[in-house]
Amino acid sequence: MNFADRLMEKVDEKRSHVCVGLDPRLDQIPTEITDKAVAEYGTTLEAVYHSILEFNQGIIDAVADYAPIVKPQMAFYEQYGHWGVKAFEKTVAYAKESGLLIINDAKRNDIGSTAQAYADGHLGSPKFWDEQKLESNSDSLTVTPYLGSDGINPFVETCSDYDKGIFVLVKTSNPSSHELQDLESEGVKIYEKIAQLVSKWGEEVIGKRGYSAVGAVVGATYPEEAAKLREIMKNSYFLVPGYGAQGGTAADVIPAFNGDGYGAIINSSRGIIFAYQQDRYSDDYQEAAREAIIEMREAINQALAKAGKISW
Ligand SMILES: O=c1ccn([C@@H]2O[C@H](COP(=O)(O)O)[C@@H](O)[C@H]2O)c(=O)[nH]1
Repeated sequence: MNFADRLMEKVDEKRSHVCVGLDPRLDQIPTEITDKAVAEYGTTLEAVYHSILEFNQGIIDAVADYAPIVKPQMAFYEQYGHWGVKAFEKTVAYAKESGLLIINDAKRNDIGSTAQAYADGHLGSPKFWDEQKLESNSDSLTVTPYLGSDGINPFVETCSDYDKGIFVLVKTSNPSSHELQDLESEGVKIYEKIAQLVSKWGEEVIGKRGYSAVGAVVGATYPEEAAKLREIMKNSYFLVPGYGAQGGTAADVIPAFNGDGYGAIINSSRGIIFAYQQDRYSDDYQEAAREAIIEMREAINQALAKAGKISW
């Protein structure tokens, strides 16, 4: 089944447009977890691995009933070398077993032939001499459009072959995103030009419900731009980071949705996984994550209903 159809099925099942970002900052993981790992493995990378995995599994258990999808940010894993990559792989496998879809936020791309290797490794199946198959558990990947079509085509083909998805960086949530993305050429902003390309790249991988396996990253911190982009990329699912910790609100993310009440998946990482550090939530990290995701889910669903964009 096409990635967008799979995502929408999960969105309907959980009645939720929330994506939980799994960005495990070691110094914010509860000390009961890290102390236990250090007692057993010392101050080693193996202790880092066990800390991250136990924390992530606890978060996944807490949010699985309320989230269709999770987004581990590769940087927080890769920084610890092979122990970090192992923590990433085990986290992804656990999320999958828990019935969640996965966005691998690794922001990859390169020239076409190298992009193919990224696509094989992160979404498809890399070829090697063993009969055994190595298939990625990630359902989707974030990619940069900077190299143009020959960098994107291998990903789109892999999405088609393996029913996977990509989210192309279009208008990112960070304060300096305007430095390049808002530049104008022939009266069109760069992010608008990328959006036109995203729409074109996705034409051949549109699912039964009208959405493409080629999606776009559009920050919650830029609602006016999101409204313009929604018009350009009518068939693309938006991954919307920037909710909560970066200042984005439920009202800010509504322009990212289509009139049908679908088309956007809203990410919060720190706001959910480290909610236990905020006074208004429980001191227990799992209970706090559950409280935060329920609150976010309700805020978005209510804002959608208020805007007449009714998903259910
Ligand atoms: O434009 C972008 C693209 C990606 N991100 C990533 O999303 C999360 C946001 O984390 P919060 O804690 O909810 O702020 C993080 O992994 C970023 O690398 C983004 O923020 N903006």
